[in-house]
Amino acid sequence: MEISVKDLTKKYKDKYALDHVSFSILEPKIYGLLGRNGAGKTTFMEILAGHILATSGEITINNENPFDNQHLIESICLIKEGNNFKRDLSIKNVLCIYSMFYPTWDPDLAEELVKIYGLDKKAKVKTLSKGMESALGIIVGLSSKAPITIFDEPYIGLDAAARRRFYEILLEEYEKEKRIIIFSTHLIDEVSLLFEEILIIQDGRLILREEADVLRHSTCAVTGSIQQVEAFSKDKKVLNKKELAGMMTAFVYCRKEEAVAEGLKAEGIPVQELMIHLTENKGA
Ligand SMILES: Nc1ncnc2c1ncn2[C@@H]1O[C@H](COP(=O)(O)OP(=O)(O)OP(=O)(O)O)[C@@H](O)[C@H]1O
Repeated sequence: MEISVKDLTKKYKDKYALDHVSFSILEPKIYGLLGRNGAGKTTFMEILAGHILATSGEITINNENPFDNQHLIESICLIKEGNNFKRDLSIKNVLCIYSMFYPTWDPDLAEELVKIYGLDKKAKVKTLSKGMESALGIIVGLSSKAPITIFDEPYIGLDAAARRRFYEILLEEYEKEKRIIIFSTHLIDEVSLLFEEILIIQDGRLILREEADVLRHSTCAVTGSIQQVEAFSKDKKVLNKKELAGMMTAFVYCRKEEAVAEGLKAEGIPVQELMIHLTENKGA
């Protein structure tokens, strides 16, 4: 599936939730969609899933607009932070409804996950704890096997062990059959090893898109005197610079050894830290 985002804009009154965003996704990979509160992540995911319309610009999936497009939305599964399911339905009925909706549904996986998460299929959604409801969302998202599966903070209330199980199963299933997985979370350190590409949104704009391996292995935080760091980074791609007490730290595309050879301090940049630095002084 190919996702093409062209000049995508969503405005609520005078506020841009998305501000002329353009990029494309051509490969099945696990994408981390990151950003501060209110950056525009959910808005993007809802337009992609065909739930809401853009103000201008467009998202197309294989050249079609997902909004109100029954045949296309069978290929997209969006699991949100909560309220994914009708409260009066039993788990059994939820699974039955989604199994009919998604042609790619994997009933065996759904059964296995219900057991792993210890859910009672007779229980109604309204009787589930927050964690159990999140587990049900995860079960639906994974079992849908939708070619575009989107998780928007899918695990509110889920404990650390249950989250870790989710990441393991997500990777196992992804290795068996690759698909586009877009994952938005604030628990970045916990999940960042899953990501193959990182997209960071700030104030409705895409401010970074990069392969996770490139960020892990080909960028570092270089610290030294302002002059030294300016000289070192002059001909290099710089993600961000900040000054403190006569010193400068720059996030630079380079190998650690290069910076160390110039007498600078160089450290890898965890994705969470990168996101915070790129978006600091803005947003909440
Ligand atoms: N229905 C709406 N009406 C008015 N403003 C909205 C609406 N939905 C979103 N917004 C605004 O659009 C901006 C982007 O919101 P969005 O929910 O997409 O951010 P987010 O990145 O998902 O944030 P979070 O990480 O807090 O979930 C915010 O300023 C938000 O207040």
